[in-house]
Amino acid sequence: MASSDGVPDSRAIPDSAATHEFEQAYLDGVYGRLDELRDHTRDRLAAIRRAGATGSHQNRSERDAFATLYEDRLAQLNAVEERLVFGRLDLNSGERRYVGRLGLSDPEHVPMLTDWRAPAARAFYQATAATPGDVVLRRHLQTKDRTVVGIEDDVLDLDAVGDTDVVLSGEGALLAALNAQRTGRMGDIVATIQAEQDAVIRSGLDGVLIVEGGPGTGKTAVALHRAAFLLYAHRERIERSGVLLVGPSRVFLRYIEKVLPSLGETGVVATTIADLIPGIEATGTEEPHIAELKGRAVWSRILTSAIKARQRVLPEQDLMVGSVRLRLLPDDIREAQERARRSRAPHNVARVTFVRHMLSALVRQYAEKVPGVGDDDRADIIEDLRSSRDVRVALNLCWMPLTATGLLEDLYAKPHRLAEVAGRLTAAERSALRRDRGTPWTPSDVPLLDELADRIGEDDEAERARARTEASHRESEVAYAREMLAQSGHGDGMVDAEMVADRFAGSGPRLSTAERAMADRAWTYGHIVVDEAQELSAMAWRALLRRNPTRSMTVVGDVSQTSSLAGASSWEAMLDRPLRGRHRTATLTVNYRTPADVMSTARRMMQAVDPAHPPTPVTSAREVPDAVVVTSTDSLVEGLVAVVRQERERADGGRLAVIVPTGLREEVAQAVGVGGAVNLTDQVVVLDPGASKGLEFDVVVLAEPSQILADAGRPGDLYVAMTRPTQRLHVVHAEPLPPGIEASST
Ligand SMILES: Nc1ncnc2c1ncn2[C@@H]1O[C@H](COP(=O)(O)OP(=O)(O)OP(=O)(O)O)[C@@H](O)[C@H]1O
Repeated sequence: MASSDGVPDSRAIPDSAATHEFEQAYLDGVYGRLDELRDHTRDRLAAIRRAGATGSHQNRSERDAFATLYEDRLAQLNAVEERLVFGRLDLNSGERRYVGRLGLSDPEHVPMLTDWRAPAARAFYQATAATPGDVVLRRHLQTKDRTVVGIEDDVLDLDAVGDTDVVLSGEGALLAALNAQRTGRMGDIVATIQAEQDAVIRSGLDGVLIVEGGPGTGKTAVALHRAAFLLYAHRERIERSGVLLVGPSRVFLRYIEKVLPSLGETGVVATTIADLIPGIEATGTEEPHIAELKGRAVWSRILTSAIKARQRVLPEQDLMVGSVRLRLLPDDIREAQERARRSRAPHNVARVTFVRHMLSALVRQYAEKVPGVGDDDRADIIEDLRSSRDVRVALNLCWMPLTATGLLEDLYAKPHRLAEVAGRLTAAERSALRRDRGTPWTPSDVPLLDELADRIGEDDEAERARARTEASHRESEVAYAREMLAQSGHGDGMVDAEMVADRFAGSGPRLSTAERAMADRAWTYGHIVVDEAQELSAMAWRALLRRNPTRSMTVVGDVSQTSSLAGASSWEAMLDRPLRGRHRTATLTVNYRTPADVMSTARRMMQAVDPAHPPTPVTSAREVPDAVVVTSTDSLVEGLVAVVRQERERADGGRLAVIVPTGLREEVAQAVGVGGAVNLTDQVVVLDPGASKGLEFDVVVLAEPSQILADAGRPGDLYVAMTRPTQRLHVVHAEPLPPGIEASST
């Protein structure tokens, strides 16, 4: 029978020395094989390096290609050192399968270890006592530095297990992982993925999958493992286009940066919305209500109108071309604009069509006016037209060449320009947007700039021609690489022709897919993973959807945690329109992070503050005694300093976050003696609520919750801050507490 949280019931039997010995011997064998493969890879690398920079250019680039590949392979083999093997499955058929961080076979190709992502490993995560499939025993192996330190079994079919020296226990590996002290860096969960999480991780590549779940239900962990799984299971489909991971802040991206490499994947591009456009630094800040304003979907129309406003029909007028007087005719302009628009190309690209048609019309006039001009003179006349100042000015005024940054700066700086195109905003809203040219961009400007860049486009004919040549060149490189792999015996599955071709270079090392994608604003990805997706504005969604025409996305979040005013209050409201209802939803229900008392206090607060929007339901996996402490103080900062000192001692090296109302961050950081920059591996960090999103700590000291509530337009910030600890939440307050928190005071 499965328990309510989906963890299968199991029966512990005493550990035995023989079992340990057996598993240790197996582990030694697998590590032995890992060492062999590393040696083998190192030898090949050394041989290539010994060959040095001699030989033809082609020989050298081949060697470079292989050297990089062996370096990558070595890095991958080194990354799996810790907890290489973590599971074993015994099947009805008598087959025994070990599950680990990568697949390994012995020199005779007999499988030794099954990659956790392979279909054959699925039962390790999915089998339950109620639906065991053909599994009779699932064994969790806990290891440290190549030594077995714990064994626990889930016996899924008690009748089928003989009277052996099996060690049985319950959720030990999971609880050990959850109770362990935090390090300031997220770790992988391959060894203890739970069934409902596994179903999400292995869900198909196509379509948009929304994964919702309350705090600590493993949404981030699942999203990252899913990225690794998809790259493994659909490598041929998504490797060339890459995977984009979008997170809420740079601090958060640093918090999770080790997870994918530890799963053997280094090619995922991670970014925030603010960093989406290469070359744009969105360092500015602004009031939340202005960010909300800029996030509205209506900007799509406003920006279209702003571009269209730069496509004008001038009144009839004279144009001097040398000594020849021509007439600029509104009908000609209208027709040329019509043709340019019909091309459906972005503004700057369509401008080429507009100019061509205008020049043709002017050439016709010229020929009519100047006797004796024939077809042969056309090129010369065009040259004259192009060098006429009158013509240049008129054509620019009719179809202005634009840049995204120039146009948006102009809209913000010139109220009449904005008023012309943004009738959908009120006068008060428009004046709130007013700011001078040269003011730093803010994160909410980035989706607007992106939309503009997309609609304005570049006159990139030359660039596209270059790309076409490169693509055909690359095809021949791939074909050559394939042949070379076949002949050299390097085709052992570690590398493929595309990878080798990536490393071939006419000049210097080629960029990886991730590097190329990162540098290219218009790159489209094979899959996009969005974490804390509830924070994204309608305009930010548009920027992401443009990058993913195939609509293959994993969207994880919790609408109860929304803090941005531009974010989602429901997935339907946010995504039904852009996705036209085409998405599927999965729900995670167990909170692995937050102790039960902390979770219920946070939920009470949410229910009391915003009864109309009850928080997403969750069940906590753990009870921790004295998990909520409330300290009242007369002086907030002094009170905080004393509590931090006390909690620091108690935490015994664990990680502690002091989460404070935004306006107090600097003062508190100084008072508790931590620096300005946030370094998550420090024992103590001071954060504002927004920055704590997605993170977790052993202990959270939460300052003045009523202020946090008052600062934000939504209770999501306070809810997020309260649900960050794995061990204890210590609330310190001078003002009255928000409803729901008081009740839990000790
Ligand atoms: N199956 C699991 N095994 C071990 N640890 C797990 C498992 N699932 C989740 N965790 C741990 O629980 C914690 C919370 O996970 P995670 O941060 O992914 O949750 P979340 O749903 O994204 O949280 P939030 O929405 O509150 O930011 C992490 O430390 C994660 O490693």
